[in-house]
Formats: sequence, C-alpha cells, structure tokens
Amino acid sequence: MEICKVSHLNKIYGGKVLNKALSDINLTIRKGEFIGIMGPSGSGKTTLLNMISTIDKPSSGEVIINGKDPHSLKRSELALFRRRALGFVFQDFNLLDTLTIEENIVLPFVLDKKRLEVMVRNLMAVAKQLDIVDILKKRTYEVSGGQIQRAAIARAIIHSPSLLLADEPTGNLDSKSARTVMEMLESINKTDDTTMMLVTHDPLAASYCHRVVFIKDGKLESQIYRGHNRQQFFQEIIDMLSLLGGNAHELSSVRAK
Ligand SMILES: Nc1ncnc2c1ncn2[C@@H]1O[C@H](COP(=O)(O)OP(=O)(O)OP(=O)(O)O)[C@@H](O)[C@H]1O
Repeated sequence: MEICKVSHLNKIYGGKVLNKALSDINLTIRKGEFIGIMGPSGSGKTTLLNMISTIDKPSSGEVIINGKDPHSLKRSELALFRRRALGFVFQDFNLLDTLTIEENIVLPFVLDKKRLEVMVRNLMAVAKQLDIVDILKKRTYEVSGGQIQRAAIARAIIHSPSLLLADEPTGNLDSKSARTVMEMLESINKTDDTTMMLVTHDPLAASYCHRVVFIKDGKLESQIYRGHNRQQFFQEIIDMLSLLGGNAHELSSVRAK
C-alpha cells in the first residue's frame, strides 16, 4: 500500500533570480517503509520534506498522502490533516520549555480534545517505548538532549501518524544519543509498522533506513536498498555520498559499529 506518492514535483523559489530547488521528483513511499533522503548541502532535501509535510507548496506536480492531495485542502482542513496524518521530529526538538515532558507529549491530543483516559493510555505506551517514563514530570531544561529528542519522538507518534517525518533528528546529539534515537526509531518502525521519512547528512543515521534516496541539484540521482547488514549499508552510503560530492570530506572519521 502506498502512503505517499510524489509525482513530477517541481519547486522554484522566486526572488531576483529564480532558483529551481526541485526538478521532476517522483517518489513512492510504501506502508511501513523507512526511507532516508540524503544529498549535498543545498541539493533540495529540506525543500522536498517541506512539500511532503505541506509546510510549503510545490510550484507544480503532486503530493498524495493516504490517497489525498493535502495541498488541495482548505487551511482549516490542512491543519487537521497535518495533526492527524503526520508526525514531525526536528533537529532542534521543538518542545515547549514552559510545559513538562508529558504535557508536551500529549499536546496533539489536547488540541484534538481527546478523552483523558485515552491520553494517559497512549502517553504511558509511548513513554515506555521510548524509555522516558522517569522524566515525564520534568521540564526540558532538566533532561538531556537525547531524552528531549526521545520525548519529541513520543509526541510525534502518540497519535499513530500515517507518516513520520524527521529532519536531521540526530543533528544536535552526541554519537551515543544519536545511536539510541535511531535504534528507537527503527524499533517503532518495526513494531508499529510506522512509515518514516528521514532527511539527514549523517550516514550512520541513514544506515538504519530500508532505502536511501540521494538528491543532487534538485534531482533524484540514485537510491540504494539495505540488505541484512547495516554496517555494509553504511559503507555503501558513504561511497555514494563520495560519488555525489559534497559530504565526503566530513566522513573520514565516521565508522559504523
Ligand atoms: N525559502 C527559500 N527561498 C529561496 N531559495 C531557497 C529557499 N529555501 C531553499 N532555497 C534554495 O533551494 C535550494 C535547496 O535548498 P534546501 O534547503 O532544500 O537544500 P538541503 O539539501 O536541505 O540543504 P542543507 O543540507 O544545507 O540543509 C538551495 O539552493 C537553497 O538556497
């Protein structure tokens, strides 16, 4: 089953000089797939994510999520669609520091006026899944970056979204926390069959995906699939990035474990 289908997608940014950020992108994401998007800086990764997450509109082409074109929805319908069908995880976490961790996590349910017992049941389930039960009453400034990101993931999955979108979720984490976050995303993908799309510069993070799609100059350049061996996939990702240019110099000290 297809969760997301992108067809002939183009994005041109206006201004003094027109900038074609995406050029005829075609991409299908199937139910339960964990897909990574990589490419050199400025290649169009965030632009693609923004078109799929409906943060921005395509210049032409189509995005279909769950059989619907979210870009054709009215503003009020779109807000509801985003809140129910999508989950977001960002590099800088985006949790509110005036709320406790648990208040942050249930926020989508509060906005949706869900019943208290549903909130509590789902809260405890995701908190256990992400190993953050002990910090639920704390605020963001009392816990570590890795814990905050796990709380952000809990918030992003509490409503069982059709598609979880993650933009550099390990970008602000040390390598140990990054690994834990990726292992948890992998586990959520496996146990809940949650469809995920990850935009990242980090080959280690990308090695947890089933498939990595590479973008260069706004075009889909190639894609590689993971076999059974994640370390081997990690090496293949590095080789592909070296071939594409851009990131190779950052990778000399990176090793998969
Ligand atoms: N709001 C905007 N207005 C004009 N040009 C933009 C805008 N956002 C992005 N661009 C341009 O579109 C192109 C693609 O940018 P995008 O941010 O999607 O790349 P990226 O692959 O995510 O880069 P990075 O890895 O550095 O985050 C770049 O040339 C960028 O300068």
